[in-house]
Amino acid sequence: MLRNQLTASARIASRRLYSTRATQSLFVCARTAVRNPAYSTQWSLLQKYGGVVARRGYADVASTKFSRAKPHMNIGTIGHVDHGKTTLTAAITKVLAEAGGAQFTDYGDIDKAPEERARGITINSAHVEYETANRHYGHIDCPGHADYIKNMITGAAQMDGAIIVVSATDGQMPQTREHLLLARQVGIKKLVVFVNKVDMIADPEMLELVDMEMRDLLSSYNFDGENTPIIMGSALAALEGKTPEIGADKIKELIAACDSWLEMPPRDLDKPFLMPVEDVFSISGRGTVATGRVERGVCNKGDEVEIVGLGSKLKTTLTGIEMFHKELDRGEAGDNMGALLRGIKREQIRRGQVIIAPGSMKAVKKFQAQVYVLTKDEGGRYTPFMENYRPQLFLRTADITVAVSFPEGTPDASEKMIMPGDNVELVLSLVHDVAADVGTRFTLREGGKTIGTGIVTKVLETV
Ligand SMILES: Nc1nc2c(ncn2[C@@H]2O[C@H](COP(=O)(O)OP(=O)(O)OP(=O)(O)O)[C@@H](O)[C@H]2O)c(=O)[nH]1
Ligand SMILES: [Mg+2]
Repeated sequence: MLRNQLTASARIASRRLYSTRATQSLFVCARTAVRNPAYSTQWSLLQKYGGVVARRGYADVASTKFSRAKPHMNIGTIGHVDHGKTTLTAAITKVLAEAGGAQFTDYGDIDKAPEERARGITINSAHVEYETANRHYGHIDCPGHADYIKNMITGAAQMDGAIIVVSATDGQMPQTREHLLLARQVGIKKLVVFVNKVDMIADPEMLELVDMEMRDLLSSYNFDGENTPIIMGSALAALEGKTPEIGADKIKELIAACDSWLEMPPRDLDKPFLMPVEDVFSISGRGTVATGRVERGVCNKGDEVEIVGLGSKLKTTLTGIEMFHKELDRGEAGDNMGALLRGIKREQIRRGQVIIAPGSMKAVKKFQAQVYVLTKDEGGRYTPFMENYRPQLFLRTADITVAVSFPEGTPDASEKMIMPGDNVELVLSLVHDVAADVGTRFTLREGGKTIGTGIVTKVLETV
């Protein structure tokens, strides 16, 4: 029982750390919590269960109350180093604070955000929150390029949409492109562009050029380059309260563009039902019960469901739903429930499989993924690895041996080395199949330590 509870809390923490409304109120006060270690708790269990290795639990010491009245969305600033992401973040809070929708967070407070180092991936990013007329936003700004890479792949910076900041003085730069690619890989569908530092540009043609270049670039990464809003202004002017026509006014335009262009993701409850199987029991006189935490969707007593993964694909009926020893008619995302399954024998179902709405997900044997390889300081490997390296894949409750290779067409694949700290695209071939889809996150482990974390970008082989 205790183990079950621990598993449950670890999983809740790993999957929902930043993504649910319940935890929003917690992360708002990240900075306060981190500065005062008494408020910090270790999520060491996460490591054990192969979730994202996030390290901070934020006690509820928020000064601003999280409001549930408006739909919540997670966004963030991305873009090349020094293009003004942090200045823009501060400017947004300043302009919205004047409208009563935020607490002004100064540049220094954002940039000095959480910096702790220990085992596991350090989630080094600042979270601020603000409200517009229609929405409540959680906003993530990372202090450096490496932090964006890690946080986007691990899901610590889970963004539903993003503001890509590009300096008018430089135009697009390597990290502009890298962040765009990554945004695409982690499933961000829409972006808003902020062309910053226009106070330094005298020639309007220069701005036109940046506009054209950004639209092309967006299209080349499969975003809607033609219709994406591009706002040109100066974050610094807005922050310093100067020249409103390129400062505060442009920030208001940017916020309005976020409100109208970025789309709310479907709520977990609206997605097809999925419950990873954590444990299985046989209850005499009743049948087989699988327990787990519902990841998404809703199930009702009497629903048809499918058990998928580890060589099985079984159809059955949910004849009972139980929570805390009470019978229920309905289970939903976030619930820790037991599912009573008609005609399923104890040995037909096991940990690592999922119970899903029929046909909503396939079992895969091979997929392509974006992987961040942990450095030794983050608890990862000390040495590089090559093709055919065989770590354990932890995906939801499944634990499967995989073989690593490079995507087809990679030059000199057999000699290529992957160093700790690298962000790479890999092909993973699984010994057993597992239910997964584009966007599913996982970790790679070896001998009890997490060596990498990733996200599925392309399914290559299903069963
Ligand atoms: N002239 C001018 N300078 C700006 C503007 N916005 C930001 N800056 C300056 O550009 C520099 C970099 O700004 P940051 O906001 O730290 O950039 P960043 O993208 O967060 O940088 P990293 O986090 O290091 O990647 C700072 O010196 C800012 O003052 C602007 O609109 N105009
Ligand atoms: Mg910054």
